[in-house]
Amino acid sequence: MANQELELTIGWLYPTLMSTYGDRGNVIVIERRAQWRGYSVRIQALDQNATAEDIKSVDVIVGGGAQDRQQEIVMRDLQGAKADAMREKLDSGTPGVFTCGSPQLLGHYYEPGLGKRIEGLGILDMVSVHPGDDVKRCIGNLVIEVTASRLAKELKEILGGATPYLVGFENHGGRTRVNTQGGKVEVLGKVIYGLGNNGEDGTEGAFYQNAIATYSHGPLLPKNPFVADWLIQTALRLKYQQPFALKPLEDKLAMKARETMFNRLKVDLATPAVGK
Ligand SMILES: NC(=O)CC[C@H](N)C(=O)O
Repeated sequence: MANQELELTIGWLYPTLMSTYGDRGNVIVIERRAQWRGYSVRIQALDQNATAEDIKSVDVIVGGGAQDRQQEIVMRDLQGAKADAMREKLDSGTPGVFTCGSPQLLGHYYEPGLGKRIEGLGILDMVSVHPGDDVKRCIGNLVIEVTASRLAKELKEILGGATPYLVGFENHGGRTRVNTQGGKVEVLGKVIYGLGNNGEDGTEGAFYQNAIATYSHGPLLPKNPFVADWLIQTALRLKYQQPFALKPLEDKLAMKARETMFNRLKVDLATPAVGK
């Protein structure tokens, strides 16, 4: 089959309510990097007007950050058949990238700084609590090493053997605790610079089936384009039931930007994939 006959549908969770922190860039990067390889791309908004069938129709899901108030509105909408469809998608391995406010909603619950606990979908075995406005928000650049085992291995392959470090920018009040003892979910990685899940245990994000949960805005994918390629490759493999090796793209500028950030933060990395 020619590439144009292969279509990738990106499901974008609540584009208007969950785009406070510029995570729309993740949607654009997946779209462009798939189109540059000749694949057709469709973007499906998964918002108040969407149905459970719309959720089931997507191949890769992007969820951005939001403020506490918006998260509450989203969770009032994401109930019943729509919640079941999300659960089914992530349980069965649909890849996705969920940033900050959206992973908080995929966990068991999120307790905002003010107001009542928001019950989450319980897909990720984790809980998030905002300790209140007297406690400092976690804001700043973030560098992590991906440690989630299968993801780390597959990203490393895409990077030609280099260690998968992710660069991003965090901005959250909520502190997340991931329960890795349950065996369902891994942390995404270990913090090299910044605060990550809670500023205490050195962990960042979560990884479940093919869902990446992270506190990294930036947005994440323009700063770490190889993760977009992993999402595209995984989505196509699942949809068409055959392996996909994506044509490499010229990423010099993006890799140079990473190098600049590593240098600026003075982080000492073993084998950073930079400048290629
Ligand atoms: N950046 C965000 O998505 C913020 C999420 C959440 N409202 C928090 O402060 O923890």
